Amino acid sequence: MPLIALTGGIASGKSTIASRLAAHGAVIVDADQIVRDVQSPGTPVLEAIAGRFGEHMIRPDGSLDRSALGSVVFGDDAAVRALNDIVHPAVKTESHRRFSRAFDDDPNAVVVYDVPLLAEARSEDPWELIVVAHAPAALRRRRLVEIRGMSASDADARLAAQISDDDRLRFADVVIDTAGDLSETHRQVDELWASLPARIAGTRS
Ligand SMILES: CC(C)(COP(=O)(O)OP(=O)(O)OC[C@H]1O[C@@H](n2cnc3c(N)ncnc32)[C@H](O)[C@@H]1O)[C@@H](O)C(=O)NCCC(=O)NCCS
Ligand SMILES: Nc1ncnc2c1ncn2[C@@H]1O[C@H](COP(=O)(O)OP(=O)(O)OP(=O)(O)O)[C@@H](O)[C@H]1O
Repeated sequence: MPLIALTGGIASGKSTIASRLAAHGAVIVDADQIVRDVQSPGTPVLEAIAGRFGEHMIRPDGSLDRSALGSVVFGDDAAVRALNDIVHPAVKTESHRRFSRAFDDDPNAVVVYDVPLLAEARSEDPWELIVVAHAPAALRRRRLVEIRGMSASDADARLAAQISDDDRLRFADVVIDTAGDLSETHRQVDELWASLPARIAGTRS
């Protein structure tokens, strides 16, 4: 029952890697989805966000205005910390619930937690393997602007809110280099999958 963390900076290719691992049979637990779930209309987390950042963070339909909150917090360290204090405990609890459910369903499951902020928030969890998706920040910035249509200043603010590539890489047991083309990323993921039984045995011996 290996529990593997998959992390990387924004637009580093985490989702691409997660999809490939899922095709091999891994169960993916997606931290961004959990964030959205714990922030859904009517939740205590959403109420706390409105309490701290203002009622205008909630749209008329009761959902979180993500771009409004993003423009307030990204670029303001104290605001990011305040948001983290509200959101991260709920995300941690819910992620553990989803890991347990996956292992209850299949004790031999390979569970992969796709978690952008591993180094910032979850480095202490008992991961058997930490996989880091890595492409230089300048390339990721280009992907945000050219593929996702983000403005350069929004891309810069999101990149700046995350720890540096060097600091993130320090946590890595395995690095997937995502600066090449997609087939090159897939090849590395396939190799990782094939090597998992030996790697997991290694961490347990
Ligand atoms: C502020 C919010 C509403 C902005 O949403 P938006 O859709 O505009 O951006 P998105 O979630 O795609 O994040 C953009 C990039 O910023 C990074 N990021 C998001 N939150 C944080 C944070 N608290 N600290 C540092 N980086 C962050 C993400 O990893 C991503 O790479 C949202 O990011 C949020 O609720 N963040 C707090 C929860 C969190 O920590 N999420 C990260 C995943 S665990
Ligand atoms: N070699 C590569 N490996 C992975 N992604 C690549 C590669 N080359 C180009 N890309 C593109 O870069 C983008 C990476 O996006 P992806 O959603 O996989 O990253 P992410 O780390 O999950 O992003 P986010 O942090 O925003 O959730 C995609 O548009 C993908 O097609």
